[in-house]
Amino acid sequence: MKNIKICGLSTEAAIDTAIDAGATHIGLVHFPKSPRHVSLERAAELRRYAADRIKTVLLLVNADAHLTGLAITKVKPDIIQFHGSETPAWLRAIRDKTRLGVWKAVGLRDAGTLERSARYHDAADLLLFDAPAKALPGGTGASFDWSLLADHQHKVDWGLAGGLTPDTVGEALAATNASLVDVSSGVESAPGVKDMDKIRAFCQAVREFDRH
Ligand SMILES: O=C(O)c1ccccc1NCC(=O)[C@H](O)[C@H](O)COP(=O)(O)O
Repeated sequence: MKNIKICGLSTEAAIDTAIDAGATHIGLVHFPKSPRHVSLERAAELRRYAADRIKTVLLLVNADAHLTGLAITKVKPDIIQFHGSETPAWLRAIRDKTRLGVWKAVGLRDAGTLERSARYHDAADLLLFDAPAKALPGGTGASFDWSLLADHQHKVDWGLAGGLTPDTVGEALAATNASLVDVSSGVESAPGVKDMDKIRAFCQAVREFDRH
């Protein structure tokens, strides 16, 4: 079964919907420039609310050591997703210190970017291939050329993000065979406002793919 991460949640209702629909991960974004930003206090509340019903992924972008430590201590996520230009050494240090799952987002521009992502192989538990950064590093609703991933020999777990919607996720899975799909703006009615019907439709489309 494919894993499904619904990212950028900010309400208890959206968490319940994601869980009921069969998502495996929720993402909480702590990045003030994002329309999906939640404070660390709110992220901690949401994480407690989700508890062990689903895996909670906390997203940070180029946070310094103080903020990263504070975020981990307050929110206590299952996984931390780095979505900026964090180095492999930084990821290794976090993993060694915290024993949390560590994910690294990689904006996939071309085959060269994919080759260079190999530097994270012994530093991240999962690479999340996303569209290249625009005004924001993630959550842009933009997709990229999935054929880049099609025949790649992956050496680490990986997931697919970037402009996925309930209508396109089946095609994306068929093209890439990703083991995890991640969505944010494709299940929203406006930036930062999750649409419960779209969350259900996205999860249903993935489960339909699983069945065939
Ligand atoms: O979602 C955001 O606003 C965001 C802001 C800054 C860094 C990362 C962010 N999101 C990361 C995610 O994992 C998104 O789900 C991923 O980029 C896909 O987004 P979308 O194309 O909107 O589905």
